[in-house]
Amino acid sequence: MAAATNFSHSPFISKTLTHSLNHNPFPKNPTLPFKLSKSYSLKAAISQQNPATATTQKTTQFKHCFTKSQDGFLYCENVKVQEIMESVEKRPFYLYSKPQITRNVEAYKDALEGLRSIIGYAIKANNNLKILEHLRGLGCGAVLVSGNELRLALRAGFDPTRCIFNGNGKLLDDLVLAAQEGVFVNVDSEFDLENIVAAARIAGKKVNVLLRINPDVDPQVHPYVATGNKNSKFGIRNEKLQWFLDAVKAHPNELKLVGAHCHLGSTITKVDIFRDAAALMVNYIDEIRAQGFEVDYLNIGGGLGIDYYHSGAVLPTPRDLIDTVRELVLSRDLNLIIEPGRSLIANTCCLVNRVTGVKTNGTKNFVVIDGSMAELIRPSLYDAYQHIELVSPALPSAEVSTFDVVGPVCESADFLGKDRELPTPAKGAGLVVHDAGAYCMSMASTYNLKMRPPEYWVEDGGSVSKIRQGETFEDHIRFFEGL
Ligand SMILES: Cc1ncc(COP(=O)(O)O)c(C=O)c1O
Ligand SMILES: N[C@@H](CCCC[NH3+])C(=O)O
Repeated sequence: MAAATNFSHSPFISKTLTHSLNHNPFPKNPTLPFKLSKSYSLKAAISQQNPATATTQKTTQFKHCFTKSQDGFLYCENVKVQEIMESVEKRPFYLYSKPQITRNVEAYKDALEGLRSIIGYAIKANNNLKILEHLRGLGCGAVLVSGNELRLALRAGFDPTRCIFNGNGKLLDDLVLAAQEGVFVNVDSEFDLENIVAAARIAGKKVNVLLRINPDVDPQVHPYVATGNKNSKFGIRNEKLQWFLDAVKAHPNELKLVGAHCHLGSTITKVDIFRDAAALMVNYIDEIRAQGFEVDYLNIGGGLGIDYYHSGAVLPTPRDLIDTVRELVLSRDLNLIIEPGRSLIANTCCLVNRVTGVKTNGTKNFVVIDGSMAELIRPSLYDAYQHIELVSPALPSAEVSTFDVVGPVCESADFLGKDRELPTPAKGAGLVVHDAGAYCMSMASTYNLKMRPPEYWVEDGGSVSKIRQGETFEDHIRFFEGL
């Protein structure tokens, strides 16, 4: 149940916020080159697509659910953010739009019509339990990278047979849980395969596995969020594929090979990149099938970018992405698994902050806010841009200047935005960092003992509920009790 918070003075807000193998049973020579029996060309594979059936729509994707009224107030759906600020604890908080989460999922579901598919929501993007329950209710599966993400997915009610366990360092105990629950497991390396076999034996269950093949496709994104190029720590090189196929064949009681997986990277803004990868992957699937494996799943991971700049840029939509791979998937009668995180959740949320004060050092102006790199690290970590604006109109006398928007954390990397043109805000003014739904709260820390913030969402109909308690100083002290 959502915690009850009194928003009685707001006309918009309702009162109810509402296990090791001693011998090595695996085939030797893991670097044996994998040879494709058919001559293979990427161009030819791509041309199997029928451009006439690809209904690519170039539309501005993922509309913003935070809008400014003509009189300069920021709204989340139909609720004034200023009013929410006045009604909740005085600290930074995350504010989500539940209807926008629904709209984002529906966009993927519409795009996937006519295909057998699983939308595997990447829990690492945002692990709020209420949000997970909502995504599960909308029909999503889940993509997991740790045992705790798996436990949380189970707690949120996700069907384990629609969950996929990824990762280059999966632990044996977590793999045992995955095997017990019937979760798909992506094989990332020789040692990972050994562990999956061991887990299957402990659980007494055969594990459905996909091979995570590194397609060596450049996703044209920040190097820290590229996952499918040749220097990546993730996945297996195609030269080693035959070794993995032989290893699976050697373990018929433990492993069932059901598909192939690749993941290209995150913030991808060109769908051609997905088409190139899908073309490579269906050729691998052809070759795997030619060896007698009944593989049915193509898991093409790689996340769409969003309009972080709020520039109105035309970026690929879920439909653009799915249409790009549709014919390839249909031509092999495959189930398609996708693994979106950011594009499902990023644009549904703002980090709401208060201005502590404004200062200048003679060369730069600073707006100092109560939020920081502790709550939202993407600008510090990737030099990422996230749009910033005030929640209410500034005084008519407020001078417009260029500011760095910084937090109170004792690090020069503690900035939320650099060189932003803003009307000089008053002390206490509300200031939001947009598109904070993905990789913000889930990457938040308690550095400088800034405790992780509470989270709220605006529900369908406009009521506002707390969906996560903010951490407190007492929570920190509790770690030391009884020691
Ligand atoms: C294996 C895997 N799946 C899913 C995702 C989610 O990607 P995104 O948030 O870009 O949609 C990631 C993140 O890059 C990933 O590494
Ligand atoms: N944490 C990254 C995305 C990483 C995706 C995981 N492979 C971000 O904030 O954009």
